[in-house]
Amino acid sequence: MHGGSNNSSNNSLNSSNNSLNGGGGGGNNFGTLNSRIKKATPLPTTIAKKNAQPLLNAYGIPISSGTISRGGKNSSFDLTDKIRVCVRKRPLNKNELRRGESDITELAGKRTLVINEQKTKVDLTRYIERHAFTFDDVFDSHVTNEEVYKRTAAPLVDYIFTGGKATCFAYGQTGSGKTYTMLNEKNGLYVLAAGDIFSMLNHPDYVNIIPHVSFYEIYQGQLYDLLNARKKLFAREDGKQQVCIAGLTEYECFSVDDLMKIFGHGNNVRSTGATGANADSSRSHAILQICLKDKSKKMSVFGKFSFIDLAGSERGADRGDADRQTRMEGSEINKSLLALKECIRALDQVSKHTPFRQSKLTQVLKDSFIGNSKTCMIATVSPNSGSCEHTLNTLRYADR
Ligand SMILES: Nc1ncnc2c1ncn2[C@@H]1O[C@H](COP(=O)(O)OP(=O)(O)OP(=O)(O)O)[C@@H](O)[C@H]1O
Repeated sequence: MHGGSNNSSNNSLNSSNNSLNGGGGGGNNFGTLNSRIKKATPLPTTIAKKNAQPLLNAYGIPISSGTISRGGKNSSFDLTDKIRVCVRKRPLNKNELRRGESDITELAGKRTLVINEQKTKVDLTRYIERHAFTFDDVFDSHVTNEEVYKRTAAPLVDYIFTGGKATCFAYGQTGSGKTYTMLNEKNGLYVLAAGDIFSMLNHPDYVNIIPHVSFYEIYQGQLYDLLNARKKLFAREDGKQQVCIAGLTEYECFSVDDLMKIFGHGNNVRSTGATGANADSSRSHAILQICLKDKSKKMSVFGKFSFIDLAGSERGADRGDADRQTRMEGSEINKSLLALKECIRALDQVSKHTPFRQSKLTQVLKDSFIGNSKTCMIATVSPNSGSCEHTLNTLRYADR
């Protein structure tokens, strides 16, 4: 599909300087990419706002303001909501089981998660303090990524085909399942969403829509291009207050396979930490974006989906005894997660002022918080007793 668009002057992945298969540019080796995948001309990344279209799904069918179809009968994403906050608990892992740790998390109904905190009185008698949190949805440890997708990101795929900006965040403690949920190469939300996006693009109405993929990370308030050897990037606001990331690499992408190859490359760059900085990916925020551009309108942005695997939330508390580098990382993570919470609160309260300038993370995601945007936050928690404090912090953060 969209094969006709491939003969433009963009830089092919398989040729010349900007080839990902060798040479300059990214200078990377990640196997032979499909020759159709092309590096798009670096953009001034203007964010189009020609999206005041009626809420129709990919097939021109109006999307009702109530529960919508794509998620099937289990979907409860109401597209009149700007934001949806869900919680997912992972199963106890082998180490936790070996240590004899118990599962202190308990689902109470469909939307409430209870934490049974083990406490000891001054007279050494033990007791359980129960903390209940209610969210838009709660996913138990046996729930699959496919089910999580149906109840979180799937309705947002419809939304980006109406010209909207959709964002899914995974927030939580290191090891709680953020990457497993969002950026898992087998069935992370981005793979499942891509499946739906590419099948919607088969419809003749979307013959002019070309998906462009970018993948970058934010580490210590600095942007790094994961599709171009972690080149430093700079975000700027243009005269129309639209935030552009100058020189961000984007690839045109025509199938889920294409997307997975591009992602696999970026993920490899991320985990190997080409510059030596940030050896630990849990200390950076990773942002994968699928941007639908309309070639009949000078490649203006039609819709956009951002998948964000946030840095481990407990990293924001790295202080005290930690070395200087770790403390600086901690304070930057803390700043960005607090700014994110403020922006989400503003979105939730339909506030006129969104404090997106408070951190690099919220600055580059400005269009996720204003205008025609919908956001889904998935807070991931570890169920073991040893993670109780972090789990409570995660749930308090996500609690609205
Ligand atoms: N829902 C789940 N079901 C089964 N296994 C899971 C689930 N969630 C996470 N895991 C497993 O738990 C481990 C940690 O998960 P993951 O790497 O996604 O954590 P994370 O929150 O992204 O951590 P980090 O911040 O270090 O990147 C992985 O081995 C993953 O496969």
